[in-house]
Amino acid sequence: MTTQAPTSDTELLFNYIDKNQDMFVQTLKEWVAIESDSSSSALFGKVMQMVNVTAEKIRSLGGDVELADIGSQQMPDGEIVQLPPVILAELPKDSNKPTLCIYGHVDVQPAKKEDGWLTEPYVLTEINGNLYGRGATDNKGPVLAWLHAVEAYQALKQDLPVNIKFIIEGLEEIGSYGLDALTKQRNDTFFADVDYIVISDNIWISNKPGLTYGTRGDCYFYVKVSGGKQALHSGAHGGSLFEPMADLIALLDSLVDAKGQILVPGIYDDVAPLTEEERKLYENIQFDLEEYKNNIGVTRLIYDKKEDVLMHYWRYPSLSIHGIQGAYADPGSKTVIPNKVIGKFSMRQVPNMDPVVVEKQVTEYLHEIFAKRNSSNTLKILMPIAAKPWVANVNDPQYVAARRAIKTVFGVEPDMIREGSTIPIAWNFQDVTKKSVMMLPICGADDGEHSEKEKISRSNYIEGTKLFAAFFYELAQLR
Ligand SMILES: C[C@H](N)C(=O)N[C@@H](Cc1c[nH]cn1)C(=O)O
Ligand SMILES: [Zn+2]
Ligand SMILES: [Zn+2]
Repeated sequence: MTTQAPTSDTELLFNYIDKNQDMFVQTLKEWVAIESDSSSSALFGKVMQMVNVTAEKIRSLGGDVELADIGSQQMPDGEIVQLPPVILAELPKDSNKPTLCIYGHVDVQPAKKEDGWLTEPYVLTEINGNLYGRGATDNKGPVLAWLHAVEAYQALKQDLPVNIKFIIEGLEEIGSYGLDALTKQRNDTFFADVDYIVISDNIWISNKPGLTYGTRGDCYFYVKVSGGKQALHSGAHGGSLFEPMADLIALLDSLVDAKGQILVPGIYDDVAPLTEEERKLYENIQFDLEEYKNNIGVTRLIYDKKEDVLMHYWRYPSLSIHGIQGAYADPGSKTVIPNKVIGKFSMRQVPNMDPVVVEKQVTEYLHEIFAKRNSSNTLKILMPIAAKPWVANVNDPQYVAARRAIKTVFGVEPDMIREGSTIPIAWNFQDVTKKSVMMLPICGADDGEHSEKEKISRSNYIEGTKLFAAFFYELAQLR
């Protein structure tokens, strides 16, 4: 904690943030307690509750909040559901200042204690300076850090150097349904006076702060194999049946080899070629393979060189199998033949891949594999999420402001990094609004997003709040 007497407005802000850190952690605890898991529409009520709590917090900062209706959506199971609204908010405006639009999300991935959590997933628990809980790092902590940075200016009666708008949604984890259409609809109104769009929804790749200029996209697939009318006894019926689960496993097994190579014909055709200039970029990135393996708990990776590992996270596609719905997954030995199973996998996309082409390639390939099995079952393939990869212009002025703010708070120049995961709306924001989009992460490389060890460190949460406060200042200095 800073104990020296403050000497400037910035130090006053940092002092305020340090002194109020317990209160900021308490608010994060209250937010984590809301199980705003967007993975199933049955839980949209909790997402809605979380959206309302966020809206109330923005109102308490003097924000004018609209809960924008984004209509309904047919979910992968066929059900049509009303979607939780998106927060479009604005703090009081001064036309002489630049306008920053902050995007974030308050929905989370599913979490159950029995997945292997050491703490209750929805009870924020501090252990050795780390705050464990679902949503702590992805993305409730960073959203609150933005709000607390604003709060610090207001509490000290310091003039906010920039105008601030917020777009906060509750469906990011399932592909940001409705947000692209809303962006198009509000391009000439809400977005008209926006100068910069900033997102803090990703992680550093080491203990050194990073500044992110690219993300991969994502095509998420459901592969549904259906057989008879009901599940059957495997002793009474196994032997002469085409079993849906066996078909599905064969289909999933045909997608990717043991070296991570995607086996779908044509999938690498559109991947941007690697230039010598780009290849050199990876050499200077701080990324310790041993530390990385240790963080994620594995003994060996497919690649031994740092550069290859980074490239396979950032600039090559990857395919991951996530689960099988309808398969028997509980402890114990049930001898059943499931009659309907849905395999779920996703492919991370990179420039210059196109989700429309990917969908065609994957669908045709899986139908070919299935046809060769000559099974009596039926196959249906859906692609409910299609998010494009995003790459920014690093010479954009926002990046200058962010670098300066990072230097102020952390005393170092950031690593310029890309992100292997996806923020579905990033590409759309850039494409539709033509505004500058930047990602300014505050979360640690070992934060375990989506895992049963999700956390944010107290230090990243609090220093990240300072970073955002310093970023407001630096952004205004650009003029
Ligand atoms: C990076 C961000 N915090 C995140 O976790 N995004 C999700 C979005 C997504 C993509 N497909 C389905 N959801 C992710 O990258 O998994
Ligand atoms: Zn996120
Ligand atoms: Zn996430």
